[in-house]
Amino acid sequence: MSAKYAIGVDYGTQSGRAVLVDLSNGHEIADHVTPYPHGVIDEQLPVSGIKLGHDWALQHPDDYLEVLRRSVPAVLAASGVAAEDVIGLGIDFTACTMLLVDASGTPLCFKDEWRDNPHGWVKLWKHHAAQDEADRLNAIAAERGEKFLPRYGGKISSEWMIAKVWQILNEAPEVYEATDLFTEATDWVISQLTGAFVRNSCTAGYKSIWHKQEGYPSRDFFKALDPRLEDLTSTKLRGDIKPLGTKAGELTAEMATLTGLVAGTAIAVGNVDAHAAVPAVGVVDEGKLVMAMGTSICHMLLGKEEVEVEGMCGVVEDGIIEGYMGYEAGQSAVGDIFEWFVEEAVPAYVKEAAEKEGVGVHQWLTERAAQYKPGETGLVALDWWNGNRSVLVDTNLTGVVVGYTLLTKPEEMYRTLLEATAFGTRTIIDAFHNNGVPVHEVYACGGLPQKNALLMQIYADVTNREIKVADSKQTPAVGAAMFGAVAAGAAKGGYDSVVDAAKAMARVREETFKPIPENVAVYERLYAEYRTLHDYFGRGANDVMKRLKALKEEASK
Ligand SMILES: Nc1ncnc2c1ncn2[C@@H]1O[C@H](COP(=O)(O)OP(=O)(O)O)[C@@H](O)[C@H]1O
Ligand SMILES: O=C(CO)[C@H](O)[C@H](O)COP(=O)(O)O
Repeated sequence: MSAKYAIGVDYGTQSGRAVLVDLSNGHEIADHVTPYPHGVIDEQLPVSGIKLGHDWALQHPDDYLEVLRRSVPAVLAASGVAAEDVIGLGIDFTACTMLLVDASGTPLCFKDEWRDNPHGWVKLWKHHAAQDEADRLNAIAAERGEKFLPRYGGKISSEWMIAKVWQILNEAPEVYEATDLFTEATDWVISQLTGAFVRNSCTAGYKSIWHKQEGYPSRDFFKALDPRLEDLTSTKLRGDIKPLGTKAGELTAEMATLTGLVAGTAIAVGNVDAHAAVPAVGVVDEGKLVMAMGTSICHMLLGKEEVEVEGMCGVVEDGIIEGYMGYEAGQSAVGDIFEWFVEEAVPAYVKEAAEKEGVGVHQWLTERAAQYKPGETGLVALDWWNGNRSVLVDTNLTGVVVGYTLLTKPEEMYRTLLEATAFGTRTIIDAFHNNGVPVHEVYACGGLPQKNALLMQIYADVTNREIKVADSKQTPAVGAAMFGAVAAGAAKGGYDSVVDAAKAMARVREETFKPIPENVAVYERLYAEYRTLHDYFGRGANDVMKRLKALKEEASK
């Protein structure tokens, strides 16, 4: 049999990337990035210019097809691999990134009738405007003693499907009515590739409160939320739910023409970005925490038992790897905070100096921030620029920096933000480790470990743990390709399970980031300060962040 390949497509927050992978060893033969033409839509709708409210974040479904149109042919061409030898394709996506379709599978925002209604568009994972609905959902679920709540760390997030659906029903009942299916974007893209709609068990489990044995919450629960939602799961959330590692279908002739692949190529069921990354770093058993580090961080961990951990995003049976409980927690902004700083808060002299030196602003700041010792900035920050996903699960929390003086430099502020995100990760690792889901090893993948070595050293020092880094430019995409290979199966040159695929294809770098004892000691003290601020602002002692947010909303009416 000639060498066989698979393609993985990773749909991130700002761009989609395809990678063509050799199935014998996991080598990335070619990769290509397509920035989303419409990016993240968080201020106004395209064309009409209709203004969006606070905490809105939308996307354009055609951007996802653009990734297939551009990046898939590009990796085929760059690799020189024959389309016949690409035996499978898998995708991974941000989630819950929610798309509404009519009975023909057409996104509502593609239609003239709904184009000017913000609720007709894709709600990106970081759309946080359904917080009122999430709060009500959590209160009702707690009151009714719903069994599912502890599986989601005690709170369902406003980032997820049910809160987003309910927001649409409340604010645009006509859009709710016109929707035939609420889908995860990952499932919609798969339906475009195969011509048939199936849901995947991963997003259903983590983002739509679906359980392998129990299914969705009861009709009574949905009725208690809102009588109009009573039938939601059998109507607008209907659809077969297939486990990760199964085949969704085969590439249609039309999509074969568009992508350059062969009609009939095996297509895996959709997956989530962070979840796909886990086997791609070779993690297929317990005790190994994987951080998918980019715009946000997702922390992924496998366990044998179902344990309750405060503020985790969820525990789902087979949610990452078959046979294990998959645990997820996360930070809603990490790279996004650094980007905010670079875009919105850096003085002109820094931008000019970076340009003069021919380096990016991130690099300029990092080189200077690296010259400081832990503690030397005199600053500490809370990493809540986009709310707190774990362990507080509160999107209404905001950022804090303590310790500014007239002498504070931009690179000190940048370093403080890097450290703040490391403290957020430490809080999550400790929550798992101290509550029955032990963490023995830490792995990192995603864009950030490749972009910023100082950041990785700070994470090793703050967590006092050695960090292994994926030897891959596009780890989630490699994971998606593994699932594509499993969809094709061993008989066609792929694999029969993702564990087999990981054994042959996963790679981590030899060099690791090791904690430096003197840094660890200082960070222990700084982390204590972080925890004091964390609990003071985050656990109700002082709700100033929420009062400010309410004032801001009032003032901008
Ligand atoms: N040198 C750098 N140091 C730290 N963060 C960086 C650097 N360069 C870019 N970033 C951040 O990386 C993030 C993008 O991460 P990436 O993993 O590529 O994308 P995604 O989250 O879409 O998968 C952006 O938020 C950006 O601010
Ligand atoms: O919640 C998620 C996964 O469960 C999102 O997909 C994630 O936080 C966004 O990912 P990225 O930072 O890679 O764009």
